[in-house]
Amino acid sequence: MRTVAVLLAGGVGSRVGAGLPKQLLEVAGKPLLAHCLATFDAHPGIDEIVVMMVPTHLEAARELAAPHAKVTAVLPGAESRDATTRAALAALGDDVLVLLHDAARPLLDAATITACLSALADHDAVTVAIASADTVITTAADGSMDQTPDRAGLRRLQTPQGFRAPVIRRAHELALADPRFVPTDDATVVRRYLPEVTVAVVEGSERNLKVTTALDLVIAEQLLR
Ligand SMILES: Nc1ccn([C@@H]2O[C@H](COP(=O)(O)OP(=O)(O)OP(=O)(O)O)[C@@H](O)[C@H]2O)c(=O)n1
Ligand SMILES: C[C@](O)(CO)[C@H](O)COP(=O)(O)O
Repeated sequence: MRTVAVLLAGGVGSRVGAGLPKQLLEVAGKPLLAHCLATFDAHPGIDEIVVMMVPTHLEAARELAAPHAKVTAVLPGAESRDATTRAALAALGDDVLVLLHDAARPLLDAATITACLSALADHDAVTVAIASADTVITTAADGSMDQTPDRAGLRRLQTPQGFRAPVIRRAHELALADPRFVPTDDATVVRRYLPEVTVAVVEGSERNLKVTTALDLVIAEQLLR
């Protein structure tokens, strides 16, 4: 069975607001996407890398991918993260383990990839997650404080998230038919539509941050130097 890393780089980075998709912005001397490519290319458990790039910047992604022998395709992303995931899954076979990773997380380390692959030996699905260092609340309809869920049972999701390809493909097919739900990650799609599937949880790291705002670029730069 082949293991394919999919780098989700189909977003425009509106919250960073740089005028360039954030995955092409440089931290510590190279674009976020290039950091991710290097990490997956160097990992012995990864056979293949597929890059899903915002359609307006496919050529830039191809240039960054060129030095990496494991990259087999650079394909156009779609209008939403879940649509980009579906486009990637459509390009993969069935006898595949797929790791879906945000190209906006340039600080992923090899140990986390290894832990995900180990979990996939026993499970059909895995996500990386970390505990919250803050107390978390829910808010009421008027914006005021409502509940304070027990933090012991709360985790913040990160990527990569790994799956046997037929499992994540089936879950996304079911999600697509459900207009009530707009997923923001893939493990949640599996839990919601294939509740019989156990999603293993691998410990992540605060370092594996998602560059979402301009401040995250500053933090990533410091951490990578
Ligand atoms: N249509 C999309 C939207 C997002 N992503 C990817 O999913 C990851 C997480 O998404 P997010 O941080 O929301 O990225 P953007 O959509 O680019 O950010 P924003 O919402 O600020 O525009 C990113 O690596 C992003 O490139 C994607 O592949 N295709
Ligand atoms: C997939 C993800 O990074 C897990 O934390 C997150 O759900 C992406 O959310 P975004 O709003 O699309 O950045």
